[in-house]
Order: sequence, then C-alpha cells, then structure tokens
Amino acid sequence: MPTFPDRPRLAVKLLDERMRDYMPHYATAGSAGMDLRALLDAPLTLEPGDCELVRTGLAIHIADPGLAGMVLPRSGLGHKHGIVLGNLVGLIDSDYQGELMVSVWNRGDTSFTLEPFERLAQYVLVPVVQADLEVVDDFDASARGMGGFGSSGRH
Ligand SMILES: O=c1ccn([C@H]2C[C@H](O)[C@@H](COP(=O)(O)OP(=O)(O)OP(=O)(O)O)O2)c(=O)[nH]1
Repeated sequence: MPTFPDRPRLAVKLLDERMRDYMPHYATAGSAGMDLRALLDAPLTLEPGDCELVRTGLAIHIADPGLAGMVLPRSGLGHKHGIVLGNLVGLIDSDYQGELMVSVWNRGDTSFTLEPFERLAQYVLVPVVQADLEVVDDFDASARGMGGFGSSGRH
C-alpha cells in the first residue's frame, strides 16, 4: 500500500483533559478521516430543525498553508438520523488555532440525542493550492466555453 514518507504532523492542544482518552485517529489504514467527538457534559437533544455548535475540546494547528482541514458529516448519522452539519461542510484554515467546533444540525423529523463524547463528524486533511488572481479581458478558448448548469443535457 502506498504511504506518504512525510506524513504531516499536526500540533494538537487538548482544551479539556478528558479528550486525552478520545484523540481522533484513523480507524483503519485506509481511513480518509478521523472521527471527532462531542465534548459535552450531558446529553444534548436536538429537536427537528435544531442547530447547535458543539465543542470538540481540541485545537489543531495545521500550520502548512498547503493543507486544510475539512469537517464532514458521518454518513450513518446523516442518513439514518438526519444529523448533518449546519454549515454543510466545515473548512478549517491552516492558520486557525482556535477550538475545532462542529455545527450539528438535525435536518430530520425526529429528535436525536447526542451523547457526551459520541463521534459526531469527521476531520479530513486535504491539500490546497492558493492562487493569485489576474484580471484579463478575454480567456483562451476552451472546449466548454460558457456552457454550464446542465448545458450538456441529462443522459
Ligand atoms: O465547521 C467549522 C468551520 C470553521 N471552523 C473554524 C476554523 C476556521 O478556520 C474558522 C473560520 O471558518 P470560516 O472562514 O468558514 O468562517 P467564517 O464564517 O467565514 O468566519 P471568519 O470571519 O472567522 O473567517 O472557523 C470550525 O471550527 N468548524
């Protein structure tokens, strides 16, 4: 299996000592994300439509501007229980040093109770490229041109 020789090392601060027992990790060698857990003192019930910002108790400083973090829903929670993210996807800047927060949204039609330290979302490290924008009058010709939003039909 290919592995990156220089696997990035991310600096993590535990903002609550209880999180030491719940460090995010890759569940399998092929996992793309690490699960994030809810730092809660008591169960949190989300009624249909409720959206709450939930602490993770962790600050992760990515530092490398060529990387970013993404907070994504867990498929089981989303599909079975309607528990997704209020911001749909969380984008974590490489220079962010604050607590990682998860916006939890119950988009379903039944209430859902999140237990303390339950895995509520996943964190994926992704490469990013920063670009410089340059204003031009015309673009070089391309195969698509200005066609979009279904211009190629359905089938
Ligand atoms: O699900 C998320 C999304 C963001 N963040 C943190 C990390 C990110 O780097 C910072 C800012 O996120 P973003 O730029 O998306 O927020 P904004 O609403 O544009 O606010 P800001 O003015 O702080 O950039 O908030 C989280 O902890 N969880």
